[in-house]
Amino acid sequence: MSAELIDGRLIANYYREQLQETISELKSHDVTPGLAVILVGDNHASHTYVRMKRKACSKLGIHSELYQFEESLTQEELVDKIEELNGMDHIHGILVQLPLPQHINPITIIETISPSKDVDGFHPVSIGKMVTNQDTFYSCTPLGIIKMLEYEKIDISGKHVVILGRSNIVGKPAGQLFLNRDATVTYCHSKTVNLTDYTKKADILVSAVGKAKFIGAGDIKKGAVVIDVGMNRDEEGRLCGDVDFESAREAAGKITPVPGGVGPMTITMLLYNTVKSARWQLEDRQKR
Ligand SMILES: Nc1nc2c(c(=O)[nH]1)N[C@@H](CN(C=O)c1ccc(C(=O)N[C@@H](CCC(=O)O)C(=O)O)cc1)CN2
Ligand SMILES: [Mg+2]
Repeated sequence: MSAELIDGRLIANYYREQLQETISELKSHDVTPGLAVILVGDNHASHTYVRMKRKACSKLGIHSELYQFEESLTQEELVDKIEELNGMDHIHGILVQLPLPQHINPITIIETISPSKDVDGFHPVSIGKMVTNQDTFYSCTPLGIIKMLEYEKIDISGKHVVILGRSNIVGKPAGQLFLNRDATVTYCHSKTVNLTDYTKKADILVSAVGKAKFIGAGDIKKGAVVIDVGMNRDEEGRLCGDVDFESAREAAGKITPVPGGVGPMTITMLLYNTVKSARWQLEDRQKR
């Protein structure tokens, strides 16, 4: 058996084309969705991701502004900048690229962003709304995974979803979005004993542990859907996921590759949230 590929680039393009229509509609009301991107320090990968995000914005006609700072930026200076952006009507989304330098507390920074501009879906208000199943901004990677499965017409209700990893930006919100869609969710992490006992019971396995080629055919139930969120480097320095693709595809029914799987969906959902924010702002104005 060889798993069917879930092509993240193709699916991302499908959703980007849909967004194009909403953007045109917004522009007919003189609203151009606007995203402020904040980048602190010189993390090489962060620079790459920010470049990718801004390029994707520009292709769809979303306005983006880059605020780039030296590593030495103080937390107070960053808070001041975010407060200024909170007050700008043409900015619908504020994104602070993570990770931040050690001397800046990411929780303080995230809590400074207005919940109405929290297009990363990291603010406690957004998280609280997600947990209570209200419409809000959902974190981009988890939402991207759900949208991928919807595109592939993979049922979630009643399925056993096993999440590997409990980060605030991927593992925890991903489990919650699956639970909101009536999945039975198991979280596994670095302290889980007998991990394979759990992974082998997954109908849908989501790996976000950050360990190159950690999951192989022996960890996967025959025919399972395998979603690889990992962004790692192998021995030769090549980009690879948490899943040993060549091995896993012998057991899985459907599988996402790295690169070209979840990554492009993450960026698309950032665009989606920015457009959603602009639409909400317009609807608010029309109500007044
Ligand atoms: N503020 C945020 N910070 C971070 C987030 C986030 O969602 N918001 N997620 C990650 C990084 N990330 C986006 O920021 C991200 C990582 C990777 C990709 C991607 O498309 N990867 C490509 C391969 C890219 C390459 O060649 O290097 C792929 O998978 O095909 C998109 C977004 C941490 N920080
Ligand atoms: Mg820090």
